[in-house]
Amino acid sequence: MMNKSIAFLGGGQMAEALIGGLVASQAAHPETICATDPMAARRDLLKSRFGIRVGEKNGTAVREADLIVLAVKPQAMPAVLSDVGPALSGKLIVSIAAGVTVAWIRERVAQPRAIVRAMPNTPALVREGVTALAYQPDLSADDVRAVRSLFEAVGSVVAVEERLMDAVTGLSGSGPAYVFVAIEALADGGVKMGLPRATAQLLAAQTVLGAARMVLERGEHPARLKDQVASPGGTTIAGLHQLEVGGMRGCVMAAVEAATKRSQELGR
Ligand SMILES: NC(=O)C1=CN([C@@H]2O[C@H](COP(=O)(O)OP(=O)(O)OC[C@H]3O[C@@H](n4cnc5c(N)ncnc54)[C@H](OP(=O)(O)O)[C@@H]3O)[C@@H](O)[C@H]2O)C=CC1
Ligand SMILES: O=C(O)[C@@H]1CCC=N1
Repeated sequence: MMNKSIAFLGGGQMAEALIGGLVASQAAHPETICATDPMAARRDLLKSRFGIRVGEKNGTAVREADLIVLAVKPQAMPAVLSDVGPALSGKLIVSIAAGVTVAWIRERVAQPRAIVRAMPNTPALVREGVTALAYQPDLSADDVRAVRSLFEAVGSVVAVEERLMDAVTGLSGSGPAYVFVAIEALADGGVKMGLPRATAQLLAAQTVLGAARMVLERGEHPARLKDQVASPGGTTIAGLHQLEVGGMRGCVMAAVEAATKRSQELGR
């Protein structure tokens, strides 16, 4: 159980995924979590779904919490920090905003205890997220523990240098959306070939989940696992040929590159 109270400034999609995963994991008691949002509908949803405390005023939420998660869009960060910058003095700050650097935040906050940049992803909601953390070497052991336990409660955690955070954003931050498109496309293919939609969607999603678990649990190169599926002269190699004709690998690599560049732009 986490021993810090947490305030999420911004109660949108990513805050909801993190809060949902945290509450489901029982790593934090709902009463130790607070979220702010300008929209009453968002506040009501978060309160009724997860039993957390909600509010409209960032300043009040910051004063009552030890660990502050900046979970607004990058474009809203200047307004939020000019509002609560002084109140953040002495607090442990975690920013999940794409592109926004620690140096940029530090310029706008009076004497924070520490600023950690994090890039989680929405599968945190089902505790299958992955979060990259960039923190300074002088972060205290207690604060490292607090930040890691927040994100470990909702999935895996990797530490990276801050200069790599935009690439992380382009891959795993945005990545669930690419995979959702892939699942939808697999299901569409099944429907085109006559499968009922629900059956096609189950087959598609479980296939992605199973393949991902094989990569993670067996630690084998994906190319080797792919070769094991493709029988000589069989069905799979016929399908793989079509993916190569369509430029799937180049397309996926270009998606990660485009999203990384967009993250870099958001930080300027
Ligand atoms: N979605 C994702 O998969 C991921 C998102 N992120 C990052 O998380 C952050 C939030 O993204 P996401 O959840 O998708 O965005 P959302 O727009 O869903 O959530 C942001 C929320 O913050 C609210 N908000 C705006 N201004 C303020 C304010 N001054 N004080 C408090 N709340 C405010 C918004 O309200 P309103 O809409 O009324 O303006 C909105 O509900 C971004 O910085 C993004 O880069 C990181 C990893 C993954
Ligand atoms: O699309 C975005 O900008 C955010 C950051 C990573 C995922 N969603």
